[in-house]
Amino acid sequence: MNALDIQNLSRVYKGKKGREVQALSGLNLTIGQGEVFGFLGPNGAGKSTTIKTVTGQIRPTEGMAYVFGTPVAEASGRMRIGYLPENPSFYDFMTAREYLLLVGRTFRMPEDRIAAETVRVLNLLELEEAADRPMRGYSKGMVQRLGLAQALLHDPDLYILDEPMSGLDPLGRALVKRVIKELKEKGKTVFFSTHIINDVEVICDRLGVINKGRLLAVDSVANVLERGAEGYLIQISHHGTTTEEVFIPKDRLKAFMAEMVASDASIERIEPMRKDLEEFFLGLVRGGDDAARQ
Ligand SMILES: Nc1ncnc2c1ncn2[C@@H]1O[C@H](COP(=O)(O)OP(=O)(O)OP(=O)(O)O)[C@@H](O)[C@H]1O
Repeated sequence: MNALDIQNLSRVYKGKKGREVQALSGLNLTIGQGEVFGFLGPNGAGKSTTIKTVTGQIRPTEGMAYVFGTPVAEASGRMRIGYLPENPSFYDFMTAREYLLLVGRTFRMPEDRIAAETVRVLNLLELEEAADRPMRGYSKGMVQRLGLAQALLHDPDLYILDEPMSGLDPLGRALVKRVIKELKEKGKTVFFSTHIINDVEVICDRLGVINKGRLLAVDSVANVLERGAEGYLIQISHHGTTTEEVFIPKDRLKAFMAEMVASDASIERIEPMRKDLEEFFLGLVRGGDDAARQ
């Protein structure tokens, strides 16, 4: 059974002067259990609309989303999700501990479990020192980390995170990446949106690229990087004296190696030259990389 199953999801908003905005067009996507999936797209691509729809906050104009086989329209499906909204904000007169108590009760957790899980998630997100201070004194990064802490509180199996790295400094970003990696190690599923392409390369199994409400590509990160491999920059030396650098295209590598074995030259260094994820992403979004589309 898939953790998340998105079937033919579309969403139209009524914009200014009754103009319709097609924010999402026929999105189909399945996320397997235990996967970390990065959902990439430029501003206005439809990422938040997708996330709000699959967490049951807004209704799709068409299509369905299922969480572990249960429609998100049903509360029992939504209860299995840990959700971090884009730009979370809280009642700022409350302390983090009070707020987490509220969240725990919403998920009908027993009080002793709420207390224990509160300690766990505050420690994990390095917020224990601030636990009993009103949130009005929190920095932007602390609010963002508390947003993730509340998504973790009821220990769900699926995490849907809208821009989890946003507003964080490099330390905060590293911490959130570590938390996502730990969730994966525990067999949890994570679906998160981002603009930050390098975060996808480091922590995701697969990625999807969305633009103008349409899914342009879905692939494993490994495949994207492999497909982007264009060739190798190889430094060779002759008799250990003269060196030269040659560029060998990917499909010529085997033949080149055979030639090297037969010759008296030796290889000093091999450096893969590849398109990175950023180029892949930009190529798709600009419509310039038709070959990579599905
Ligand atoms: N409530 C709304 N009413 C009208 N149009 C909307 C509404 N919410 C979003 N849109 C439009 O739908 C499209 C998709 O927006 P969405 O917020 O899903 O994009 P996004 O990929 O999350 O963007 P960002 O990265 O900037 O948050 C955009 O054209 C946006 O202007």
